[in-house]
Amino acid sequence: MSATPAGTDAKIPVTVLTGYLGAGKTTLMNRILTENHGTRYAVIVNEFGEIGIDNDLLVESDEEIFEMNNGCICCTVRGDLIRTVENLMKRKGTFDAILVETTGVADPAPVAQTFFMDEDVRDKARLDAVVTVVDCRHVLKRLEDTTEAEDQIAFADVILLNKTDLVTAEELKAVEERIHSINPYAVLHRTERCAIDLANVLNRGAFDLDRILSLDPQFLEAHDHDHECGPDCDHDHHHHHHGHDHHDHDHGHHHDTHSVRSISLTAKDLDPQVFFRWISEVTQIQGPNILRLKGIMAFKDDPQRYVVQGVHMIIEGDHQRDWKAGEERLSRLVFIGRDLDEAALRTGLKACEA
Ligand SMILES: Nc1nc2c(ncn2[C@@H]2O[C@H](COP(=O)(O)OP(=O)(O)OP(=O)(O)O)[C@@H](O)[C@H]2O)c(=O)[nH]1
Repeated sequence: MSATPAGTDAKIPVTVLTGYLGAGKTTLMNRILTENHGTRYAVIVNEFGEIGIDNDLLVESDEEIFEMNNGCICCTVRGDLIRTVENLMKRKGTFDAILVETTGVADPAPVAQTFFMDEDVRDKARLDAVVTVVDCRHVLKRLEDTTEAEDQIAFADVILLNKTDLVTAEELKAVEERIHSINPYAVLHRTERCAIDLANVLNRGAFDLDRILSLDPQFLEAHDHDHECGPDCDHDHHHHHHGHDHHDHDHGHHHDTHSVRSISLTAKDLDPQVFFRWISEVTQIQGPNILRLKGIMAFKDDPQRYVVQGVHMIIEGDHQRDWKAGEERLSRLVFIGRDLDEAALRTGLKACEA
């Protein structure tokens, strides 16, 4: 992790578009390529299989489309993607942002990781957001029979609940609750044919936790939405105002093999050295289970907020901006993953306090 000055906005924003097979990724992509939003996109499409079809389904546009057909993005792309992005960068100035469409069955982690891992790429590009398109009609079934669908939701910063025309209001509500239980941090939008104001999707600065928190200020206080209740639990399951109802709560009760949960932690000013040592240890040991990690840290005697984000074992951080006058200096850290030891994480972060 390196501390560079705040304001790294010269970096090209990268939007990673995921979603299960047929969810509506190409539909969204076409909107992005045709609507008049003033941003020039370079598009990277990856497709599973030999012949690129998606490319043909995309409307004609001035954007450049790079297709990678050498296999599934989750196995091979890191090298490919790095090379593709590096080639693109040689033509910096001809586009303002990059859009990466992943295949329907891909685990988005390696794609996201590419933007943290490779130093050259990291210097020039920053992951803006992972956008996941969900097929409301089929998603609950896919969540039962695959882990990819769940990973894609867990990773998302923005989720389009697409194909709302194909479900009833009750079905839609059930989908929203399920998704919220997997990833309470993503911003959800209901769409039909991915019709949405693209400002909600592009250039989000997804790691601005503030934005998420501002939607729900009590969010981080609601720790108990993913805790384990004892058999004699008489907990008021309805006291949270934002959907921590039975469905969410149930999440902590059963241990199905692919259940993702989130843990949010807060702390006072931290000792940066102790924190960095701890967080790299945590990511080394629990990395495989950590799908996503994001945080805004307050370091002792540091006038600036320090933002960390990670995917599995890869983590990076940067100063973001000054703490504002009157703004509470609070360190906030969110983990999304499987089999995470909440008590240990909580104690661990606490021990980093200065
Ligand atoms: N009824 C309905 N159909 C939709 C909606 N959005 C997309 N579709 C249709 O769903 C099908 C799949 O959409 P795509 O945009 O190709 O989905 P994709 O995620 O790119 O699919 P893959 O590339 O196969 O993973 C197409 O026939 C779309 O026209 C929607 O909101 N409602």
